[in-house]
Amino acid sequence: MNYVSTRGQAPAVTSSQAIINGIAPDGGLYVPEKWPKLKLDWKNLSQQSYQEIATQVFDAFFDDFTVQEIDHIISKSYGNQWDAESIVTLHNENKLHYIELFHGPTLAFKDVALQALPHLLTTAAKKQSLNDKIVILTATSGDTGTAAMSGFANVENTEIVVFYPEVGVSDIQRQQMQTEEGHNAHVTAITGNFDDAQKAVKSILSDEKLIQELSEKGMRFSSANSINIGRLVPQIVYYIYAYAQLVKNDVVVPGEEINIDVPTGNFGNVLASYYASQLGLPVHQFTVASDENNVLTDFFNTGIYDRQRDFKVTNSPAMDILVSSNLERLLYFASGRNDEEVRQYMKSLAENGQYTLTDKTRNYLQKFTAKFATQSQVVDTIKDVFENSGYLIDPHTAVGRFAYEEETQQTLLAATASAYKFPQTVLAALQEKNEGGVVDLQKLAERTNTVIPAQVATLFDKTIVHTKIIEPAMIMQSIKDELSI
Ligand SMILES: N[C@@H](CCOP(=O)(O)O)C(=O)O
Repeated sequence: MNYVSTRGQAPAVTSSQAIINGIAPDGGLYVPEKWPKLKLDWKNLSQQSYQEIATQVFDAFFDDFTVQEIDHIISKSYGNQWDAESIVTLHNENKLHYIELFHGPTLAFKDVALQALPHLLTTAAKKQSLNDKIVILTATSGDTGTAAMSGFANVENTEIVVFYPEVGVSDIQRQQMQTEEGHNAHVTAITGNFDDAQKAVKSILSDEKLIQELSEKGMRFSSANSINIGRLVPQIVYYIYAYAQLVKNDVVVPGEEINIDVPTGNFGNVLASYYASQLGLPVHQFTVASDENNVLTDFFNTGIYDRQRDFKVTNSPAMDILVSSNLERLLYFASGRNDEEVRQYMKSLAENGQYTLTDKTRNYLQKFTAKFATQSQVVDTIKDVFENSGYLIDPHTAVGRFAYEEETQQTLLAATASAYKFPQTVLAALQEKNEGGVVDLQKLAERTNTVIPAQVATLFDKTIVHTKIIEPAMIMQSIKDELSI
């Protein structure tokens, strides 16, 4: 099975080439040429481990990898670096089922894919007989950068380059990034926002001149963001695993439709659930939950994508995004794989800051509903959920929880990060003062009678090693400086 570009002006490639490239040379995103066949026998899947289900999904999408290669990648990615043997866990509240995706090394859902991506990438490079050093460019609003560095730190023949907004990320996210010790890690704050970082990274990934200069030095670019298909596929697994667990627990009968509710910024996580539905996961409705950067809410409600609005720095910083990259992949399928139509939308977005869907394409999106939460609604939701049930959620999960409306269907809600990644907001929600640093972690543990996760317990004892701050316009130069080209 090959991968093609959403913009239709790049050659089709194998999965290993798509993973290495990160983005297609025409600026589009790689999508599977056809949906792989995967037999979803739910009774059978309900008896399988996370790793067994992951193996089948990886086999289906990465079909130029051997069975042995996939087995090796799965065992390296989903081992004892997770604090739950099942990798993800479910927390139930009536018809709502939180998929807890924060048991990995950096306490956010990004770990699920970013513990796998380095192994996928290094295996793909071997398959393609590539000796070049791979430079992983990453734009982050807080979680991807930390998870990418955790995955790629000290991985042979790679450099990991991360740009994050100086203002907005949480104390914990900043500390995680600034204290990264990997000898191949390059971490830089920018005086702009996530969109500035992602725009620069995407254009650099297809900058022919720079690619040539890099190649002369024996290097090539790839990406750790969800624009990389190697980031997206591992995220499909947990939706299938979670549904299989609902079958196991007699919450649904095999084939019964469920709703999926995902707090999202770059649209990768919700898109992974749509991909799972294309494999046979029975979905009645997808809820796209946003924060005050509610461009996606307006888009699904009107058919108009309009990024021309103020960028807000909110208490759910990982979702502070106005240009949601992965929407392009959904548009490709919604338009009936019409790359010409996708090109027009993306051109209009770049030139005019907006585009309007055709009626036919909009009609395809009927299963998608969208809602947003303001910062005070986020805080109130954290408080209400904790007071009513003793369950502690992070601000991003709270956005999804706020968007949830009970219906006849059971709902899976992506619980995307641990509350311990955002102690200031969570403490404020619980009407506690915050002071910053380790004190807030201790306060949160005491107030909620929970335990500080080992992943962050000693974070503030670490030495800060990355302090560089630049303007967004200097991103290209900064990459050249970091890589000495
Ligand atoms: N929420 C992200 C933004 C980047 O999204 P990605 O899924 O494309 O990596 C972050 O925390 O960095």
